[in-house]
Amino acid sequence: MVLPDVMGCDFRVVSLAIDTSPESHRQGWAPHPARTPHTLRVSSEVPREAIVQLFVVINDPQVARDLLVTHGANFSSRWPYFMKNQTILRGGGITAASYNDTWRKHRRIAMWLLNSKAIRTYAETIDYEAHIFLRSLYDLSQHGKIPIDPATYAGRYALNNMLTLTFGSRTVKATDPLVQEALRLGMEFMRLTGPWSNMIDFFKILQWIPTTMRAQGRKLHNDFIAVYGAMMLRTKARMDAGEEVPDCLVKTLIQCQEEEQLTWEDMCFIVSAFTTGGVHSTSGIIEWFLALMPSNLHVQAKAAEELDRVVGRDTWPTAEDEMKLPYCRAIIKEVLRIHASFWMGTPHCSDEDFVYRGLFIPANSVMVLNVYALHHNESRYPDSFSFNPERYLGDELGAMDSAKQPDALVRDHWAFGAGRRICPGMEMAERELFLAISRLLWAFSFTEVPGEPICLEEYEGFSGRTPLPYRLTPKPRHGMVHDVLVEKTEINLNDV
Ligand code: HEM
Repeated sequence: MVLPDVMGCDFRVVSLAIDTSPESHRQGWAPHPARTPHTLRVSSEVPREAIVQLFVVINDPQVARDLLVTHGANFSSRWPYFMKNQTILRGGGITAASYNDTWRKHRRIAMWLLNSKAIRTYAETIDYEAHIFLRSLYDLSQHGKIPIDPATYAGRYALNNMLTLTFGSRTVKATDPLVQEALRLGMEFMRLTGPWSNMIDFFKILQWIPTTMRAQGRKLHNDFIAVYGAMMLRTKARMDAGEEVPDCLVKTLIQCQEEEQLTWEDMCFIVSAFTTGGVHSTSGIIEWFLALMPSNLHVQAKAAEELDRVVGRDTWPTAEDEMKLPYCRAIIKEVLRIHASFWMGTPHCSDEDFVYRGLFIPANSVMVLNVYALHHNESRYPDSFSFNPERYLGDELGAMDSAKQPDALVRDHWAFGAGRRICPGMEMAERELFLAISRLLWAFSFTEVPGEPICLEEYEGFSGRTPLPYRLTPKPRHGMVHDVLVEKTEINLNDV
């Protein structure tokens, strides 16, 4: 697709899928007019000097692996989106950094907190938060008698996990002013980096004139530093006062600040990467899971059978049960496939000119992973628009190991991206999803509220990842639910 030159902006989109039909050999890489976007081939007929900005859309698992993994040394940078990367994050927060030594350092530090061994040490925290999450739904629904909107509670579950991991503390009430402010910044970030910011990203003239959007982006940059800085200072004050602060990101950053030569701004944006990156995507997947359940009673019944058989009713699933519950694991993978948080991934960018299967990809091309096309590839996922956890039975790998497989066609899904920029929080996210979802299935059966159908097609405005607001009724499945749930009440663990 070649877009016309409008206000000094000229960019071209090529859509990349391997097509082995004889016709493709006859026609070279020319786009085929009769095909849907995910089977378009590439036009290499555009003269190089005419290209201001090339977008390469990757629609095929093998191409994704070839370019983003095998040739990851060249395809792991980020394009400097004006609003997100230049104005708000200014190359920080790991996600906005170019593929350079600063990114390597920041990602290495994040991995100290997000590697498998570290995640095992958060077992108690996630366990506790999952308990409080379910208890809230139970209490709020008056033990299954009235319908509830689960969004706030799913959000709070993911938020408290991230607050503990980041600041060594949680929030008992979502009314803590700083936490409220951090959540507001997350929403503002999504608003300013959503579809409307594309205008300012692509029409350079808008970047030079003082628009409201540009002013809001600059303000958000400063607000991030003010709010996350204040939260870091609270943790530092506790450390300075000799309090035993649990191992957490802020403690790690403060301890290694000098050795790693981190600026205060670096630290604020690494912290923001955990609290913005790690909250909305995880809670969004839980919200989609709950939205899907009332219309998939057979899935609930199968999961309940597995849980009753493997775990029993006297106790509920723990992290150790994960591999013994293949159907529950399959449900989680299927939700990640059918409602991936980022349908166009987080675009990568190429550093140098590259020739791939005869196609010339110049340096600074934006590489877009078309997760929507990958997740609706009919040969990999037959009947791809159906929610069908069975397709994952027999898949015993977690998302990280699955992504490492040499054969891209057998990877579970692409919800966490690909290559060197793949989501560093995916193991943490999977652990959170397993504990919340397996316990929700153990404790409740979910039904729709008569006259209030749950929309499974549309996404909520700004976030672009969560469902439209809905209510459902969580009915306790058996008598032991009450006994297990009331065992724990909310306690104040060093409330932030
Ligand atoms: C269901 C939950 C999650 C989903 C679906 C998700 C998805 C993604 C995706 C698609 C990317 C871009 C990957 C790429 O460029 O190829 C990404 C990057 C990132 N994610 Fe996640 N994520 C989730 C949870 C988390 C959590 C829990 C954390 C932190 C604790 C986190 C931290 C990050 C960071 C820091 C990056 C930037 C990586 C880089 O640019 O090097 N994410 N995530």
